[in-house]
Amino acid sequence: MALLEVENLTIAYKTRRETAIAADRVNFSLKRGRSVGIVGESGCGKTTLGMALLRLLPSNGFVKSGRITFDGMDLLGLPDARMQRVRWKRIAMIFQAAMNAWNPVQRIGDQILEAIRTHDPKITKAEAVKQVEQLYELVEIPSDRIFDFPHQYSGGMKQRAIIAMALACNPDLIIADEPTTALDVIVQDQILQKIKAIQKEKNIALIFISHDIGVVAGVCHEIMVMYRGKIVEAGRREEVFEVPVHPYTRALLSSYLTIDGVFEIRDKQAPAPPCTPAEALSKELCGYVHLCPHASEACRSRPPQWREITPTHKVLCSLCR
Ligand SMILES: Nc1ncnc2c1ncn2[C@@H]1O[C@H](COP(=O)(O)OP(=O)(O)OP(=O)(O)O)[C@@H](O)[C@H]1O
Repeated sequence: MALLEVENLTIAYKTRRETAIAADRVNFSLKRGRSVGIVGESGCGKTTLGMALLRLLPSNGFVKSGRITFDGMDLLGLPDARMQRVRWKRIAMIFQAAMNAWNPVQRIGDQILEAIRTHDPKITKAEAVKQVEQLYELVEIPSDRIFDFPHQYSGGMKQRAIIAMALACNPDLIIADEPTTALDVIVQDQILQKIKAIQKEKNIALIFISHDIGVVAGVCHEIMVMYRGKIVEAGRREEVFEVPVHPYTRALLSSYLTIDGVFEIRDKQAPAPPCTPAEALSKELCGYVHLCPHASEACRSRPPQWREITPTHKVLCSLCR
């Protein structure tokens, strides 16, 4: 049985001018110990989706329709106090800017201890310290650095400590939103490998959000490609990364892979400009129609249909059979 089930989830933002849909009828499920990457360019709705799962949308954002079931619980119907307990304890998050979120005047170890003791008031201080030491071992920070202040840590260490914090309550699911984007490439790779190893070792489910399909493919079992608020292709990593079908996925990959033929670039074209989902989402047509080198009359006149490429690989495109 799936740990997380997202059904027909539509999320919108109210602005002074309009109500704009930022994620449109999103469906997916995730089992314990599995990982899914949500990939797409800036503004396509990835963060909105992650925030909705945590019920942390900004005040003008709301779930318009759909259902989120987590471990049998209807997350959208959960009273706030219970949702508060689910957050961190069952579903933890790692954000791009998280490493800057440490309180600068409090030692990092104390901040992690506080999180552990808030969620488990019965734990003794000594037990909690032991837990932090184990977490530091896991994320490979020497335990004599636990009680340093944030300014004494490098960027990579701060982000590793955020991972330790996310793991502190033994979550079943981690949502990681661009967790390494602010770091240099070498540190980025080390942290991604760490996330992958911990996820496997602890059998945690992972939702990994990134604009970089290469990063997602390196970490996740499954990939969902998002364009203007819609998932347009979804499948196992090898299927989407090695045999991409949707013209947008191919464009995304062609901007990623430039050498030695893991993927033959069939749709060489300029990368899509930043998207403004609001304009396209109200129409039922494919949001990529104006950029697609293969768009046909059918694409301009009918909504795209989901097609099954394999039992685990599907694409929202009228062209793909
Ligand atoms: N608080 C808000 N009010 C109104 N519109 C918003 C708000 N937050 C996001 N949006 C809009 O919703 C859409 C999706 O934004 P979102 O941040 O989820 O995209 P994203 O794919 O995560 O982009 P990025 O990678 O840049 O964070 C965008 O068009 C964005 O402008």
